[in-house]
Amino acid sequence: MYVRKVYTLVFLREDSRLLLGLKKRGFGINKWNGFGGKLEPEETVIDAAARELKEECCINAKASDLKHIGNLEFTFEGESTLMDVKVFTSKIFNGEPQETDEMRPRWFNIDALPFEEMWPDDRIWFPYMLNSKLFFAQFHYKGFDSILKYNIVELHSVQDLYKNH
Ligand SMILES: Nc1[nH]c(=O)nc2c1ncn2[C@H]1C[C@H](O)[C@@H](COP(=O)(O)OP(=O)(O)OP(=O)(O)O)O1
Repeated sequence: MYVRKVYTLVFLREDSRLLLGLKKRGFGINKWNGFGGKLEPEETVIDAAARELKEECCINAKASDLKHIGNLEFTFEGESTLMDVKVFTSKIFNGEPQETDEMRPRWFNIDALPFEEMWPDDRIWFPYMLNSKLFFAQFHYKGFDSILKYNIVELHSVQDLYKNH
């Protein structure tokens, strides 16, 4: 049995650009990723997503403007934790991204994303996100660099995002 821990992950889109942040500390340090983290006690997933976005790059987005587009599950060989990552996107937000203690934000053209400096799984599930497909994916890692096995499926309705477990 795994111990499930929920995380949020938010990507902002503006025309053909995607906002990523270079993680400056903690889990995934030195990788480009969306903005997110753990839930606070009593917090809903969507409120946590909006809060983490604000904390990590100073952008305000209404929780209701964040679209839940996918679920990612990560397990690690020899470990009992399952990271349950809820992925959101939004085209509606306020403010200019600012660097914080945790993240250095930068806009990337979606044709020139820095996959070499991202989580290896991102190459697999980003095409779903970039093509506006809902998805569920599971990745089993050895360490943090090597994917031993994975599974990804397209979902056909938002309700399916809540049926996986
Ligand atoms: N394999 C992976 N691929 C990916 O694209 N995003 C991942 C990932 N594994 C984790 N993430 C995301 C989920 C979440 O947004 C973030 C990790 O959360 P946190 O920043 O909260 O972690 P930390 O341990 O640094 O937390 P704090 O110590 O509370 O700052 O990385």
